[in-house]
Formats: sequence, structure tokens, C-alpha cells
Amino acid sequence: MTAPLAEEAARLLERLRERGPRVHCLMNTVVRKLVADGLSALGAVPSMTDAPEEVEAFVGKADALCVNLGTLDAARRAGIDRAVARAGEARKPWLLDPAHCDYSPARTAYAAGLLARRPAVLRANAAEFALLAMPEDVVAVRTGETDRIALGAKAVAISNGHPLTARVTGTGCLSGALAAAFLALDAPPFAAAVAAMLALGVAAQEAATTARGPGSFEPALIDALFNLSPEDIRREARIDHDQSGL
Ligand SMILES: Nc1ncnc2c1ncn2[C@@H]1O[C@H](COP(=O)(O)OP(=O)(O)O)[C@@H](O)[C@H]1O
Ligand SMILES: Cc1ncsc1CCOP(=O)(O)O
Ligand SMILES: [Mg+2]
Repeated sequence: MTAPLAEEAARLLERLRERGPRVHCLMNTVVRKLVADGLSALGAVPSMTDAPEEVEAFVGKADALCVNLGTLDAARRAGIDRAVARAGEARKPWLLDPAHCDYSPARTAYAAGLLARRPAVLRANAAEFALLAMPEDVVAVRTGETDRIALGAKAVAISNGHPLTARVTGTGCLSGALAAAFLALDAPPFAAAVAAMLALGVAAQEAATTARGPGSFEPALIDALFNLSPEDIRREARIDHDQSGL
């Protein structure tokens, strides 16, 4: 039965709205605004500084960390390394999005090294996911037309969403950041990932009812995240056990 998972997601959305968790994002430079707006619209509080000399203080103030590799340079790598270390010391959950690790062997290797430091969740698209060996104890989220979430033998497939989501740059990054927002509630990582994919998928369906293309879909998606209710998740969730494996 998957109905309990949808119910858990609906309750996590209620809790997120009550608590307004802080999420520190080491986000690529392309999509910061969309990701910050999406987190705020849902009810979380984003911060995005990645300067190595400041990042530990920001992680210390946050309830969870989202590490996205979409744009990297030496300073950003130094910031990521310090942020992940601080999250480990402070026992704050963190999520890894190995964005574009399929474009460069150096980035693939860096992503594998970060995965060995055990984020609670890895969120990747299919091409990125195919290059990484998943540790058994890390929740795997592979997005696409169907979002698949797995932890060891436990796996579900979520078929909410709308194809326009894939035509707006940054929605994958946003899906990871939303999962970090649910992780920030101290939710079990599998439940946090399910809640995030349902929230974004159901919001995308609503946004698509008024959008005329990707340009108007983007603000409609932010509005839909703001207006999303726990009841919307209970009613719309399309979630199945996944036998196919990731
Ligand atoms: N064909 C599709 N139909 C519906 N939703 C999709 C489709 N492709 C991707 N998505 C959604 O778009 C978002 C980004 O996913 P994806 O394209 O896999 O990541 P990325 O942007 O990192 O490449 C996710 O929320 C995913 O569910
Ligand atoms: C286009 C681009 N280039 C480097 S990071 C980035 C954004 C990727 O965002 P997403 O994978 O969420 O579409
Ligand atoms: Mg991506």
C-alpha cells in the first residue's frame, strides 16, 4: 500500500509550513533565483552563500544543506568541502545533486567522492545517476518522466508532474532543494524525498493548467508551490511500488 506514504507526505507539508525550516544551498549560479523562490514559496527559508570563509557559519544556522555541483570552480569546491564537513559535525542532513557530472570526468570523480561522505539523499537525472554507484544507505532519487526513489530494496515510482517541468532550467535542482527542505524537518530521508517529489509533481500539474509555455509555467509553478495544500497531495498523489529497480 502506498497511501500511507502520501499521507506521510501531506503531514510533512503541514509540518514544513509550521516550522519554516532553513535550508542552506550551495547552488549552481544558473538557477539560484528559481530555487530560492521555490523554497520560499513552499514555506522554507533559503540561504545561498558559498564563500569558503562563511559557509560553515551558514550551515551552522541551517536545518539542512543542499549541495549542487552544476557550476564548479576551486573556490566553490573548497566551500562545498567545508560545508559537508560542518554538516557532518553538526549532524545536519544534507543532499547531493551531482548536476552535470555526466559532462566531465573530473566532476564524476568529485561527485563519487562526495557520495562516499554519505549524504542522506542523492538526487540526479537519469544520465547523472547512471554514472554513480549508490551506497546502500543513501536514498536514491532519479527524476524524469517518472520519479523513482529507492533505499536498498524499498522503491517507489511517482508519476505526478507535467512535461513542461523539463523545459524550465533548474527544476531538477529545485526538486533536490525541496527534498533538503523536508530533510530539515528530521523526517526519514525516504519520506522526505517522497514528499518533495509529490509536492513538485502536484504543483507542476496545477501550474500546467494555466501555463502557455515554459515562460508562464515558471511563475505559475512558484504560485502552485505556495498554494499547495496537504489535501492536494492526498488527492493527487500517483505513487506505486517500483519493481523495476533503479
Ligand atoms: N517528461 C517529463 N514529464 C513530467 N515531468 C518531468 C519530465 N521530465 C522531467 N520531469 C520533471 O522535471 C524535473 C526535473 O527532472 P530532470 O529533467 O530529470 O532533472 P534535471 O533538470 O536535473 O535534468 C523533475 O521534477 C521531474 O519530475
Ligand atoms: C544549465 C546549467 N548549467 C550548469 S548548471 C545548470 C542548471 C541545471 O539545472 P537543472 O538540471 O535543474 O535543469
Ligand atoms: Mg540537474
